[in-house]
Amino acid sequence: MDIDGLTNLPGYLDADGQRDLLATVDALPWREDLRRRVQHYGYRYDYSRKKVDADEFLGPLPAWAGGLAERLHRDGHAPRPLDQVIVNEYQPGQGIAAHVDCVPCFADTVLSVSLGSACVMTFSLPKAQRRVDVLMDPGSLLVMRGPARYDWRHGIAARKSDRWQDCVIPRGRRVSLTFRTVLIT
Ligand SMILES: O=C(O)CCC(=O)C(=O)O
Ligand SMILES: [Fe+2]
Repeated sequence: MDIDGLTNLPGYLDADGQRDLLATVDALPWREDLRRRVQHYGYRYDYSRKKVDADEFLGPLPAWAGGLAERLHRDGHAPRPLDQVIVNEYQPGQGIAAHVDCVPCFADTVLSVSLGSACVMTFSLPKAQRRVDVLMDPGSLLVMRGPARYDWRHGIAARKSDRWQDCVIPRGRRVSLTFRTVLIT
């Protein structure tokens, strides 16, 4: 990977693990106030204030999220214990604008586990006019740390298919589980 601090690990979850997690999150309530549906665990993230504080504590991670958070930490993918999870749902045609995850809110390492459909995430480094596409396969783990987390922006284009190595990959519904460590100031 030619982005310092970015690791893409296909096959982090096996097919049974993917199916079980998707069924679990699908049985839980979604927040509907953004353009895409989300679920927050551990701490609520305030998108308009770009803030997380102690008042937003929702309780410890539920077992399904806590188990995966522990595995990510134990496997060495996250240097600190992970205590916040955002579940994102993308229907075909939905995306997420290019952004850097809130710097004062979250520690260095941000991780995303993909379920459902494959999708291309675009990393961009505006000051160097660089763009790099990364294919996120279902079951994969993407780890962003250091420059990949702080210098590069990441986003998902709002479109119904992706071009990847001269192929067109139609998008289905994708659900991502994103893990972070909250920095309470
Ligand atoms: O869907 C993803 O994999 C990433 C989502 C994301 O960038 C975020 O929640 O900050
Ligand atoms: Fe992000």
